[in-house]
Amino acid sequence: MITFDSVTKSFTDGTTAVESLSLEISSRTTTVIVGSSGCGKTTILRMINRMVDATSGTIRIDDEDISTLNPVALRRRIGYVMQNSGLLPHRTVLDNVATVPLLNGDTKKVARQRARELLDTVGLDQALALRYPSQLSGGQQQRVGVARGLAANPNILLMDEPFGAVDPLVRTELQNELQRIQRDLAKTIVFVTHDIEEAFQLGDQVVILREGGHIAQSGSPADIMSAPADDFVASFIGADRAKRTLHTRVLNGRTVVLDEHGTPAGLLKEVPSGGMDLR
Ligand SMILES: Nc1ncnc2c1ncn2[C@@H]1O[C@H](COP(=O)(O)OP(=O)(O)OP(=O)(O)O)[C@@H](O)[C@H]1O
Repeated sequence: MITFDSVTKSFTDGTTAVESLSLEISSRTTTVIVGSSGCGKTTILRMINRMVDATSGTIRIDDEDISTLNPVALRRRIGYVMQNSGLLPHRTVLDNVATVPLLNGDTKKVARQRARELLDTVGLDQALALRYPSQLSGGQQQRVGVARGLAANPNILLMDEPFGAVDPLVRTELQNELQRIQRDLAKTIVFVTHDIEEAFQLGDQVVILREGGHIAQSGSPADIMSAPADDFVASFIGADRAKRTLHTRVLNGRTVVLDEHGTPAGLLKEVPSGGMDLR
């Protein structure tokens, strides 16, 4: 569990990016932080691995106050995937991924073996292992970025708009792939996006932010869609439109949610509380 307790981040120029944020992020689930540009998403993410230090308040990982930990050691045990993949241009795909286990003390041979396994995990052909990042498509580069994020076998994976720069089809593929990986690995994923549809597709928990890192609403996609907290949330999620256009149909015993074009938007599945959850 990652816990933010009244966390504020003010930069030296006086900008308060995040003000008094309290938030619990459950382990082994995907939490998506979503909001408009500049509302503090990246700052929140970067405070978790201390790329940015909080000005006040406490962040805990499994009850450990992270301000007491060595930032470099902390960063090594938390995976980080960013929008432009962050790959080293002069290293092969394999070495980009192997760098992480090497830094953590594995031998070159073991690190490369681990890197090859990770290429399989993210669905990349081994034939690409010896290429350089510029010789890959944007979608392939992002897969390498995810492989690198997973390379230290971290419990926590931070993802900052990782699929923001690829075309919609590839983006859908990458989202599906991430869901498959998450079903297998069950990491604590904190995912930042400005795209509410991506948030609803990927998040077990979705946190909708206003300016200044203030939480407008947090909950499961089904909770938020069925009961937007206020007009801000309703307009952010396009709830009025969704209410008009989303409908359900039972197919092969499963309740499928269809959008206005009749395209499946998700599955309703029963959750232990007795409610329904949109997947
Ligand atoms: N190093 C910095 N110095 C001063 N202000 C900063 C710094 N980094 C971020 N900010 C400001 O803090 C606020 C939040 O920025 P942040 O990058 O967290 O937002 P974001 O929601 O991730 O935005 P985007 O979706 O555009 O990436 C913005 O007003 C931004 O200008």
